[in-house]
Amino acid sequence: AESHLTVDFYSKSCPKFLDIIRETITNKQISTPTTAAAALRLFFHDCFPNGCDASVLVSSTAFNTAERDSSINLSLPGDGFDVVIRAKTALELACPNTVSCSDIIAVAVRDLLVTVGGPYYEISLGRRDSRTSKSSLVSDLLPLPSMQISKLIDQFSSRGFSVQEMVALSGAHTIGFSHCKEFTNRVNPNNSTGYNPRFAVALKKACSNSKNDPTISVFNDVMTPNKFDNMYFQNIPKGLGLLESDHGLFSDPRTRPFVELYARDQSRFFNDFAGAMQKLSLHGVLTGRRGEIRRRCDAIN
Ligand code: HEM
Ligand SMILES: [Ca+2]
Ligand SMILES: [Ca+2]
Repeated sequence: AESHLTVDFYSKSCPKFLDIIRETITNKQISTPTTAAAALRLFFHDCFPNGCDASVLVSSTAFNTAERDSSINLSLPGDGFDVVIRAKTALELACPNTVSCSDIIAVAVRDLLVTVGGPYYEISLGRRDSRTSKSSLVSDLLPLPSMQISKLIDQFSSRGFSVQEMVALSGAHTIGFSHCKEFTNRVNPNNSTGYNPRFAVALKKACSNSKNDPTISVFNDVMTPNKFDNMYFQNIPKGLGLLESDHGLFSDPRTRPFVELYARDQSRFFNDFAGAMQKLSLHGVLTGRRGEIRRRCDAIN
């Protein structure tokens, strides 16, 4: 299907496509700096289970519980959805019924990553949007921090991603947040979970009230939380990886060499991350007569 995608897909039908997205994401990122991480995770949760088809953007109705209401997606931040909706609104004014929500999110994420220091890569266009979104179909298809590295490797390889690509993509955790419940089971300093002891104490303190306030969250990358860089990989060997799955990449001999490689060579990380993001952005896309151009990103036509 990817062969139908082209970088100049909208050059005649919507020549301002790239400009409109860039303006939207710039304004949004300046007013709400968490947007880049929010949109990146949203894109991963769209593409990885069932293809980059904007199925994750659809709202539930009285007749259908959509993907975004599956338990793993409930923590997807509103600002990721919002930046796509804003771009769609502007694009519908400029070129009605032309641009898919799945193309908007792919380009918005690419451009947002550049604003926080990440690498640029080309995005081919012409994706179409799903006509369905079912909560029940995604729950087992996304990774959890509690999964063993073998399980994560299987999950990625069953979608065509190598171990190296999985490690490179995990470098996305160089930005953004995690809620306390995603890692507090690790924070007990009595069991040897690989945390730097002072980091464990700090996390325990930060999350001490999280039972009462489940919105409390912590930076994924304590050193440079808002900058897209290779610090995530430098942190992990020091016991500063936040999630069990982050730390696990260093414990397992299959993934550890790539953590070490990316920790010492940021340009290798950027190169491999960009390549893996391009691959992710082609995963399971709908083209030609399949799918539809949604009028609203949150509802099937
Ligand atoms: C390798 C397996 C992975 C696991 C187990 C995992 C798990 C998680 C968890 C539990 C969170 C915290 C969510 C919250 O509390 O709100 C998170 C955040 C995040 N994840 Fe992952 N993730 C994985 C891979 C990826 C990949 C491949 C990407 C993108 C390419 C990604 C992008 C992000 C981003 C950007 C955030 C921060 C979101 C924000 O700040 O709003 N993750 N991840
Ligand atoms: Ca999808
Ligand atoms: Ca960082």
